[in-house]
Order: sequence, then C-alpha cells, then structure tokens
Amino acid sequence: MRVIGTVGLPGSGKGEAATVANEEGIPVVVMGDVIREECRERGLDPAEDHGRIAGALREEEGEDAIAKRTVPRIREALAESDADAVVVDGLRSMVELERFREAFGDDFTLVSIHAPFDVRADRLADRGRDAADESIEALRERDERELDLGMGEVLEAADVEIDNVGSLAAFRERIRKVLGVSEGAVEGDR
Ligand SMILES: Nc1ncnc2c1ncn2[C@@H]1O[C@H](COP(=O)(O)OP(=O)(O)OP(=O)(O)O)[C@@H](O)[C@H]1O
Repeated sequence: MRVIGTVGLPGSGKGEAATVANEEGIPVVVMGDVIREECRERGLDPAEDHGRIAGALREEEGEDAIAKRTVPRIREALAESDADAVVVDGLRSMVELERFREAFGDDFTLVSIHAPFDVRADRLADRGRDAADESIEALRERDERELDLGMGEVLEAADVEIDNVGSLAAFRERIRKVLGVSEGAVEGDR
C-alpha cells in the first residue's frame, strides 16, 4: 500500500498529476473536498466561503484539522479501490505532513512539484479556468498565501522532487514512474 501526497505552488502541475493517477485507476483524495463538504454542512457556498471555512476548521480543531479529516477518506479510497495506491492532493503545512506520516508511516511518500513563477503564470493563463488564472497579481497573492501557510517547508521536506519545466508528456511520464505504473518504472525510483 502506498499513499502519495503531492505538494506544489499554484499551476505547478498537481491537477495534472491527479489526472494521470485517475487514468491509471489510482484514486485521488482532494483535501479541499473536506472543506467543500464542511461548507455544504454549514449551508454555505463552497465557491465563496472555501477560504473562510478552511481557516475556521483550523481554528476550531487545530492546524491539522483538514489532514485529520482526510485520513479516513484515504483509508476508504484504498478499501474501495483495486489499486494498491492513493494520491492525496493538497498538502499545505508541516503539521499536515506530520499527521500523514503518523497515520501511514513509511507507506507515505511526499512528492513536490516545482516550476518557476513565469512558467506557472503562462500555463495558468492557457488553462484559463477562472479570472485568477489570467492574472499575474492573483498568482503572486496565491503563492504568498500558500507560503504563509507553510508550504515552503513542506516543499523542502519532499521524498521525491519533480521539476515540471519540460513537456507535458515528459511530466506525465515522470508521474507514472512515481506512481509505479510506468512501463519503464525503475525499482527504487522514489
Ligand atoms: N509540463 C507541462 N507543459 C505544459 N502544460 C502543463 C505542464 N504541466 C502542467 N501543465 C498545464 O498547466 C496548467 C496548470 O497545471 P495544473 O492544473 O496541474 O496545476 P495545479 O498545481 O493543479 O494548480 P492549482 O493549484 O492552481 O489548481 C494545466 O492546464 C496543466 O495542464
């Protein structure tokens, strides 16, 4: 059994890594879904209240609130799936990393995804999912918010580092290797 956490600044390629996992039949647990569910339970709109509820959960239940609520979701995903692995998208702070290391021990692998600011800005502009994707200023603010939450330290604590500066095909192949589903997967490449 393997639990593979991904961490990366906005536009680095986490969503793309999750897509590769899904294509390979590996379930993906998105930490943000915990917050979206909590919004719905409180009768709030996830699109509007996501940030506020994430903060409220941490205040009410501790800095590791979201990780704690994610752990059972990971176990469920593993139990329901034929795959022997699960990807967890959305780590942001060291306390969250500690919670996962505590829950899964050596079965937990942290993968950090890196790309320079300008590369991420260009890719997000191409993605164009929402207005924030088009704005350099919005990306700067998102970066700052993530780093304020402690993401810098988490990026440095990774077991595997991926530089996503080449082609999409090369990145996707690198992800398949980390997931252990690449035809050319090398034992110990983690
Ligand atoms: N190597 C690459 N070459 C070209 N495009 C890429 C590459 N890697 C990722 N992309 C594209 O860049 C965009 C941003 O990547 P992705 O959505 O995976 O980022 P993310 O880390 O999930 O960001 P966010 O946290 O904002 O959701 C996507 O449209 C993705 O397809």
